[in-house]
Amino acid sequence: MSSDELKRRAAERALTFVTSGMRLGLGTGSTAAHFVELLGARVRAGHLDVVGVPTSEATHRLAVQHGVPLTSLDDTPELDLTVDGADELDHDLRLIKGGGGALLREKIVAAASGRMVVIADQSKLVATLGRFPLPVEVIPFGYRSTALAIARAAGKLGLDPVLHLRSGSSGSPFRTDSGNLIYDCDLRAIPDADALAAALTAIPGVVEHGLFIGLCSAAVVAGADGIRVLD
Ligand SMILES: O=C(CO)[C@H](O)[C@H](O)COP(=O)(O)O
Repeated sequence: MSSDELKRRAAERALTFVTSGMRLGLGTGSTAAHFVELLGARVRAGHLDVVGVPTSEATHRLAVQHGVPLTSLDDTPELDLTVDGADELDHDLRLIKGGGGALLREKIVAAASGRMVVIADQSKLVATLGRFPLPVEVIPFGYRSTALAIARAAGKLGLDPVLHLRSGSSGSPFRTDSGNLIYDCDLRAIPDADALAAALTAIPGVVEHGLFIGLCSAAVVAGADGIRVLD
């Protein structure tokens, strides 16, 4: 079974967490896109009555396309449930997110939600976070100084945070929905995610990092042998 098929199965299962009347955070990425599409089908069929807050402009467009009613955190500052993908998750439900460049809004929306459920295919579940390069969002002012501070915080000699580039472009830097830059930090393994998260948060030019700790309450992980719910 393809990884995309597994993502869709996880998204389908996550619909069982949704009930009418819920205020939902809508994640970003290919797995979350399956969820938005399936959610839209339920809404259009009259089976669910929900409102959603998208975590990116891309998800906003997708939700409109699939008929999911939308609100904003300004109008609806507290949400019941966020369903989002992840680049990696460990067995303590700590995550690396932001591969799609939406980590800032994703974290704000997750933090405003009573629950966050992550949907993923089995390949995302790891013993130790860090195989996926950690995205760190920085403001453009002084970004090269901020990169040096990130390398120091990561405590790895020779770590070279790499500026995330726009896909398919001629090397121009990727800009987030908030106009910031992203550094990808290839750490191979993050033995102490809490310490790294605290060190990154303390750097003035860092807006947010892709370590999501203490935010995810359950994960739906789809593998070839079935679906596991971790919580
Ligand atoms: O954090 C994210 C976007 O910022 C995504 O959830 C993450 O990159 C997973 O993406 P996909 O579902 O396409 O594998």
